Amino acid sequence: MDSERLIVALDVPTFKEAENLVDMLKPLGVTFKVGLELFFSEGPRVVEMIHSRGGKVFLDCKFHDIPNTVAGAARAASRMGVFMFNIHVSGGIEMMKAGLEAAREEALKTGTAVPKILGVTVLTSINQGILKDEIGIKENLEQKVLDWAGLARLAGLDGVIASPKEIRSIREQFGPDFLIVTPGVRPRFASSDDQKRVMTPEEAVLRGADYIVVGRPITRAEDPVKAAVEVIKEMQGGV
Ligand SMILES: O=C(O)c1cc(=O)[nH]c(=O)n1[C@@H]1O[C@H](COP(=O)(O)O)[C@@H](O)[C@H]1O
Repeated sequence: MDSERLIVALDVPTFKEAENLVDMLKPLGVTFKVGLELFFSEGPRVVEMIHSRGGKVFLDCKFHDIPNTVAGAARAASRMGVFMFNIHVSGGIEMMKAGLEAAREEALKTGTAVPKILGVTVLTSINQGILKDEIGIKENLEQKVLDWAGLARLAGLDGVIASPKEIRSIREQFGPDFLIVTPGVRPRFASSDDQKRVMTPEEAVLRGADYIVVGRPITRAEDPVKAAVEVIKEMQGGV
């Protein structure tokens, strides 16, 4: 089990905190996720800081807008040389394709590697009740995730973000080459916080996740290195 398959979510508000975490965790070989909080607080220089230390970045800004705007954002993400970024599947095929094509063109132009593009399905903080009563989607949650994974595939994306609960059915339906990135993962020592569809790292890996995303159980631990090592050990139990 490769430790780069652990993506640590750097959900902190300052460059300094992010830098400290990267300095501590980079020697373990993990991948880093820069999400809305950190990117809106500190901008692209955080991505540059991680790259300058040889780290890989999943830029998690969950694009969801008209195709032209998403294409522009995807071009910028590609220019930054990120390893991976994501787009909401619920924005539709035209939007996903616009992002994908723009990212590819920009990578060709700038000579950077084409980023992996993942479709966000149903967020892991959402359960069947919220999906139905608040968002108004009456379908079974797992079926909705599968339908949206199908749309992401049709648009040509590399894979999807989905909770551990849906990994098995996505893998069965879309085969071994479709990437599955799984947040909502909680090691045995941690609480589930606001995540609703959770599993342990071992279970997620056993079910076929390519990458797991873990934030607070590592970044808010008294000893983040010890916590990350523990998560990697739990992942290895699932190989
Ligand atoms: O796209 C994501 O990364 C994502 C999708 C999703 O459905 N659920 C989800 O939790 N995430 C992200 O994964 C991370 C999980 O963080 P923790 O709950 O602290 O482990 C956060 O940065 C979320 O923004």
